[in-house]
Amino acid sequence: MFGTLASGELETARLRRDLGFSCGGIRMEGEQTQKLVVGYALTPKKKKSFLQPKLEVLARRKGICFVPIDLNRPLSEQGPFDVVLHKLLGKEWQDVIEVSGCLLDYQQKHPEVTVLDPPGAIQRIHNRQSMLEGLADLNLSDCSGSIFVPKQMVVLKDSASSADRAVEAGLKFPLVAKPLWIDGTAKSHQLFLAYDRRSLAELDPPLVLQEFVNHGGVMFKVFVVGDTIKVVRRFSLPNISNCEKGKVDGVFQFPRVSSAAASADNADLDPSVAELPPKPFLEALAKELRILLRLRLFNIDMIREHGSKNVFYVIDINYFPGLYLKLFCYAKMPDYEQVFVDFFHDMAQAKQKKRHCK
Ligand SMILES: Nc1ncnc2c1ncn2[C@@H]1O[C@H](COP(=O)(O)OP(=O)(O)OP(=O)(O)O)[C@@H](O)[C@H]1O
Ligand SMILES: O=P(O)(O)O[C@H]1[C@H](OP(=O)(O)O)[C@@H](OP(=O)(O)O)[C@@H](O)[C@@H](O)[C@@H]1OP(=O)(O)O
Ligand SMILES: [Mg+2]
Ligand SMILES: [Mg+2]
Repeated sequence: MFGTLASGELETARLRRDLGFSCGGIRMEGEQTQKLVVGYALTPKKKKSFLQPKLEVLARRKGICFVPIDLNRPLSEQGPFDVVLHKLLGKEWQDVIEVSGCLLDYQQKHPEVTVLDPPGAIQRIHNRQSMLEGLADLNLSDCSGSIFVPKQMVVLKDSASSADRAVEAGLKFPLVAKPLWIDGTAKSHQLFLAYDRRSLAELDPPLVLQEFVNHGGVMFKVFVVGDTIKVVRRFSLPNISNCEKGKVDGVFQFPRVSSAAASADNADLDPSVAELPPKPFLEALAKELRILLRLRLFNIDMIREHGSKNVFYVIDINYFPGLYLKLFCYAKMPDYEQVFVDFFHDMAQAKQKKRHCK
């Protein structure tokens, strides 16, 4: 199918490949004609962890290439792209929204380009209140499990008076205090456990106060990439006994217990705690969530209510989450490179089909 390259050409092609000219004209053996151009706007950290050599090599073989988007130039002058993949934070993210012009206009003018994902949909999960709205109403009635969100309320100011409101709202201590806004900073992932009313005054609003749900110290991270889902176990906080609730007061900062370095997949755990959520249940949940959230790249953190068979709580949703931990050469989402390549490949095929049908 591919013409043979003379040794000089092969050398050049190798060089071009090594130098990153993955969208160049010469094809390496096993590579396909270019089918999909993914323009990306990612934070440097995200670029490093996501665009791993393995991903680029697998993608190139399928004719998928990744091209950086220059944030200082109008999108319409760049490309053409088939996909715009973005995860930016803080000021850069604001610019995308404000010059929303930029992304929204672009999409209107170029409906053939897939934006992963719509900025408005991402914004919804940057706020820990709107993030979980509508989840408890999902239609999962025929499934082998049920889904809830912990009871929670927002504190915008004056955390001292929030104690009365928390009690009025029927929230039971201890409460997890989480920064309301997720903006990619370490601070927005700084959580506290408040054992009593008085301790709430020590917290900095805006935040959400969420009931702590006992779950046996194990949580499930469910990764969703289009139609594919992968689930892994992570360690979490241990149960809080009634005795502890009665004895302890004050506010404590959470350790980052659920960080990837503490994967619980190979640990010797109580099976009733560690058993993964049923697959059909996760599939139905992911399907409903894709529609509700209007997102294709996200993960959910789920916990199983301690002592229950399959009563789950969703406690967190992350947009285009960390997939690979460079420091430990460890894939947080197993096989993420292949999953993403398949995801983009399916997209390319769907586009091609559409073109042929016109
Ligand atoms: N309501 C809750 N009940 C019990 N444990 C909780 C609750 N909320 C959070 N946790 C624990 O705290 C951890 C961090 O909480 P959460 O996932 O909401 O924070 P985050 O900063 O958004 O985390 P991530 O790094 O996944 O984005 C959870 O993984 C879980 O171990
Ligand atoms: O940086 P890490 O690899 O830890 O990934 C974290 C990711 O940061 P990144 O998108 O910059 O990678 C975070 O995104 P923001 O909420 O801050 O936008 C969030 O998704 C965390 O859940 C991820 O940690 P994990 O839950 O997987 O441990
Ligand atoms: Mg989380
Ligand atoms: Mg989160």
